[in-house]
Amino acid sequence: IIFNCSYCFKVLFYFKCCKILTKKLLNCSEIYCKGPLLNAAQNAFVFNDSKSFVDMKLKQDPDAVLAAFADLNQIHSGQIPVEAVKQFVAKYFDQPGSEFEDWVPLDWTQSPQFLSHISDPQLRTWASDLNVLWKQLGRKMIGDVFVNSSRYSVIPVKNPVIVPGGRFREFYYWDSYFVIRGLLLSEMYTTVKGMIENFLQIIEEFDFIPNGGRIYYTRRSQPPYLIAMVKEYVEATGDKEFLNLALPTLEKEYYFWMNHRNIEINGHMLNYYASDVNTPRPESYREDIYFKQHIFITEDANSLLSHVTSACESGWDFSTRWAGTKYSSEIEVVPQLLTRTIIPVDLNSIMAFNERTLAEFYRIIGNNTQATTFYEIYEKRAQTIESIMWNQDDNSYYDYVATENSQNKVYFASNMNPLWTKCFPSTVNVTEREEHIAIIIIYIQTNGVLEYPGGIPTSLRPSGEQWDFPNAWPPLVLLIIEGLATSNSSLLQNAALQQASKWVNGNYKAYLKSGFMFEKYDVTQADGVAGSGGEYDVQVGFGWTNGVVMSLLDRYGDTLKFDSSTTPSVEITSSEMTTSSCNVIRPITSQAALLYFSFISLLFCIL
Ligand SMILES: OC[C@H]1O[C@H](O[C@H]2O[C@H](CO)[C@@H](O)[C@H](O)[C@H]2O)[C@H](O)[C@@H](O)[C@@H]1O
Repeated sequence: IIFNCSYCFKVLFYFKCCKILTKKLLNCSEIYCKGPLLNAAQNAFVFNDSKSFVDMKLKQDPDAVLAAFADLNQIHSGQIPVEAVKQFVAKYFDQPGSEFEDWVPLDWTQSPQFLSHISDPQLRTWASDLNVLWKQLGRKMIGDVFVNSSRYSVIPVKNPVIVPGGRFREFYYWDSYFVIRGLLLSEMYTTVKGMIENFLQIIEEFDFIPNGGRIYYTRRSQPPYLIAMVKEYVEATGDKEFLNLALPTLEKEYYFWMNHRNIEINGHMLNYYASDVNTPRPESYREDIYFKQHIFITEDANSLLSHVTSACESGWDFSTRWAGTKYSSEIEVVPQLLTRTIIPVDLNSIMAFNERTLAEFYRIIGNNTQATTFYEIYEKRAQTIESIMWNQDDNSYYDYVATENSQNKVYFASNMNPLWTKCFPSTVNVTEREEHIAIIIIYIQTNGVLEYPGGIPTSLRPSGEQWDFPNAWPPLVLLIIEGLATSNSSLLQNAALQQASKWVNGNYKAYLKSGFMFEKYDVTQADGVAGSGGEYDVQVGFGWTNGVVMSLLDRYGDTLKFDSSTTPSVEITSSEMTTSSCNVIRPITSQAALLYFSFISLLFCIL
């Protein structure tokens, strides 16, 4: 009886959430996504960070707030003074972050198994601190979000999530894969399952997963890592029943990319990042207005902002990568963006991984017809990547520029993504494949990208954008290290270990100095220095950074040692740590939590 009731609650809750999402899409866009109020508030510099305004909660329903704003506009004949806009925002909006309540993950444990495999005592203590950080990065929505959803920009999801941290108060799509890698090592299986269920619920509603958990992110996606998340979860838990339930929705997301982000190149079907939204991003409103006014050379001036939103869809916002072969270091990067003309090697390598993994999933649940179909699709993609993106002379994969019918022969960390997905066509025999992988190291060594003291650079161009030199990003570093480590070449395996040691030590030294885990780091510094550049200050927390370090400590825990040679003198202990957006943690017993959840479920059913 208990099982059936809880199942009914879940189903009803799910439909309730879907209804809320639809209502929300209809109601909230005039304030959070476009319109005169958004324009006035952003131009009044209510906050330095444009994202803060669109994360605020409305104190009244949108219609009432819009009517009040129309009155104000009329009083001032369309020229509302800055002070009056600020007063209006103070009167009608609550502070950002008011959609969440304190939450301690019920499946959090003090001593997950993986800690005991870390032999260095200092690194082990640090890993234990990182395990504690999940409690600070956990977010649960308050009940009012589901009742008065149009007063919030957050997308209501039924299960709590782990967020990146700092200004990133909501879930992010591709960040969640790297977060989940860490959560599984922390044995937080229920949290992971809940996060994946949220994504499945969202796909049912939107057809795809938005960039992040806000209404203003719903017109673009991010690198499609959901299938990889499910693979990690199923491998860690053996929960095949969940796989059965999830598969149709995973396929639905796959076809979103195949139907809305597809492009034909020389008779081959490939994918690219292609949001068609050509209006300012609400969370970076002022920045986009500025970019529009500073178009210098782009050939596609009328659609500049769609290249900007497409760059956000790639997760690399921003990078000279998306200016393609025409990049000029003489002028600003963003007005040069031509993202929608570029066929990214990493996206296609991930899509190949997804096709092969869907084939594996179908085999696991005993649907051999579908398994064969997806395996054939995968093979075709692997051959296409090989023929279009592999460059035999340079020993590297490259992005392909559709408008020029040629590769963009420039180093980006993404060129190495196929090492991780191993999306090599089966026509290449095993020895050739290993040679193929091994010669990539020649390319990497020629560029010197493994020699930097602080990690592997995203690019070699110091453009001032955050996805360029000298920044190294945790997700890219992990995928390269794992790509090298899982090859059969001892040369590459050694390179992987060296890079892991460098990265872990750098992150740890930064943590000792500051007490923080950063979203990105500077490769030119040996002793752990945060990265910089781009349109917002470097953020701390940080979801994917913690997940990546945990993954590396898990892989190399018996070998890695803390290298104290450049240790900073001032040490901050974890008890002194704070993060800019962390919640106060109040322990609750699991029984109390169970009662609470049952009560909330019942309330929603009644409503
Ligand atoms: O507000 C500016 C941009 O911020 C996000 O991008 C960056 O942070 C994300 C969360 O860690 C990460 O997924 C992304 O790769 C980063 O570049 C956001 O995703 C952008 O859409 C947004 O415009």
